[in-house]
Amino acid sequence: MALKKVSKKKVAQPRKTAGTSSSIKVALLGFGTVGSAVARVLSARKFSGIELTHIFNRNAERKRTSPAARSVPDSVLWTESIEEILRSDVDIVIELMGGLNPVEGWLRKALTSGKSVVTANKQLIAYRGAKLARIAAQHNVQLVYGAAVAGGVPVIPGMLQGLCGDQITRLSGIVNGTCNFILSRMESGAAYATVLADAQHAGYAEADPSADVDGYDARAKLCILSRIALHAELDPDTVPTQSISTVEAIDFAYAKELSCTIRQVSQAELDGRTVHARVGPMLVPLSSPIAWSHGTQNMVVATGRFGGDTVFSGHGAGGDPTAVAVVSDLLAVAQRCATVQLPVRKRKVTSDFLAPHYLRFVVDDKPGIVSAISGALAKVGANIDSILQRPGHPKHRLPFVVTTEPCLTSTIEQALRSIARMDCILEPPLCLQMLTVDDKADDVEAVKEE
Ligand SMILES: NC(=O)C1=CN([C@@H]2O[C@H](COP(=O)(O)OP(=O)(O)OC[C@H]3O[C@@H](n4cnc5c(N)ncnc54)[C@H](OP(=O)(O)O)[C@@H]3O)[C@@H](O)[C@H]2O)C=CC1
Ligand SMILES: N[C@@H](CC=O)C(=O)O
Repeated sequence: MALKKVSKKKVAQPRKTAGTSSSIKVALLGFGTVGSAVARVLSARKFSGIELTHIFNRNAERKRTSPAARSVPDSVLWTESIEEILRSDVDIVIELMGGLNPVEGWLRKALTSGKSVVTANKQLIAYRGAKLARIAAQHNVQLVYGAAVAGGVPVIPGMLQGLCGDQITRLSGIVNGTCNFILSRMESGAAYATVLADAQHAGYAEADPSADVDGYDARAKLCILSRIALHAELDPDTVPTQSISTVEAIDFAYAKELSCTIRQVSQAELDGRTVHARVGPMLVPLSSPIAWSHGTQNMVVATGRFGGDTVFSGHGAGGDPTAVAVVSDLLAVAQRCATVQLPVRKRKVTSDFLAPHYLRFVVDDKPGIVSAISGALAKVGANIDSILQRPGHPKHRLPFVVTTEPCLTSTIEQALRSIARMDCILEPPLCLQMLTVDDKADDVEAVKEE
């Protein structure tokens, strides 16, 4: 495919250095799962007018001689010196190392020296994206990060361009492939630790996998989506996260009895000047499309005032799908495609959601426990919807479940603080929000109005 020369009107340009060939020169920072997949895609697709000239990685010789480097042209310069990249006549830097430091400083220098940047780094874009975008604009270059949310699913370009005419009020879905891989395998009976190890081996997990399982990766992605879809700038540290690591096999059994499964769900909803936002494992009805995402699939539902629900779905992690998003961004920058810019406002986060809740207790069974727990819930005004107790568990360590009718998370947490202090409670209760499907949404709306 040849890259056409297009008009340079008002669009940030990759800066060309006098005396270089007409090709757009590209440097890859980071030759790991995604970096090596990008090199592979570039080699397979052979886009004319794009030339991979540099690869930067610590201990570059180890990377250069690895099997993953087979697709890298001999002409590429492998380096451990970031200065060599920054001083070079490279037009576009693709950053695939991850983390805030030292990457932020290096990318600032790249942008100020006139190089456009493509990155898949969600932490960087969630925390520093607004500042880096300003630097890019000041230097008439581009900062593009389509792979930073949902890997290979074009949710960022879809929101930036395809849905910018709507007024998006709500985002919900699955934006972490590792958690979806783990939870959907646990649903089929696999053990948490085994599947986490598989996800790491397959290159889906972050360098520190607690970023995945504890929700920080999804939180960063949710903040990026909030910025571009809700036009709300959130401080990622204020968005509450709940780990999936406390979900156990028994929870999938109880979820099934409730015609649900469990998925890590990220949600953000505009409410005047605040945004309700959170990331955590939720009970999801089997009838919801979110329950149908298996393995590394991601699914984002954007609800618009005019267009209603739009669903984005596909592979959210893994080298090849992510590389597709990175290479698509690279082509967009190389062809000088402009993106729509709309004003973004800082918004405060509230963690409260009105939803039914699933509460799993592990107790040393004795008479009066159910009445004590229901009393604590009644005291805060939470109404019980069902009580489930599966047979076959020892009385001295009995897991049982209470589900509630829709109520605020803060209300449930208040009750759980007093329940956790009861002598019979053997471990901290597990509290999961339950996603409501459309027919139940009316009930939630009714409670909201009360
Ligand atoms: N994997 C995935 O499915 C997806 C990843 N992403 C994002 O893409 C980025 C890359 O992820 P991924 O490829 O999985 O990560 P990897 O850990 O596989 O690759 C990162 C590469 O960068 C190198 N590197 C890291 N820090 C430095 C540094 N300070 N100096 C020099 N080299 C460095 C690493 O070297 P070394 O081998 O020595 O550690 C490694 O080769 C991250 O931001 C990630 O969040 C986004 C979407 C999906
Ligand atoms: N670790 C991330 C990789 C992609 O962003 C995930 O599992 O989603």
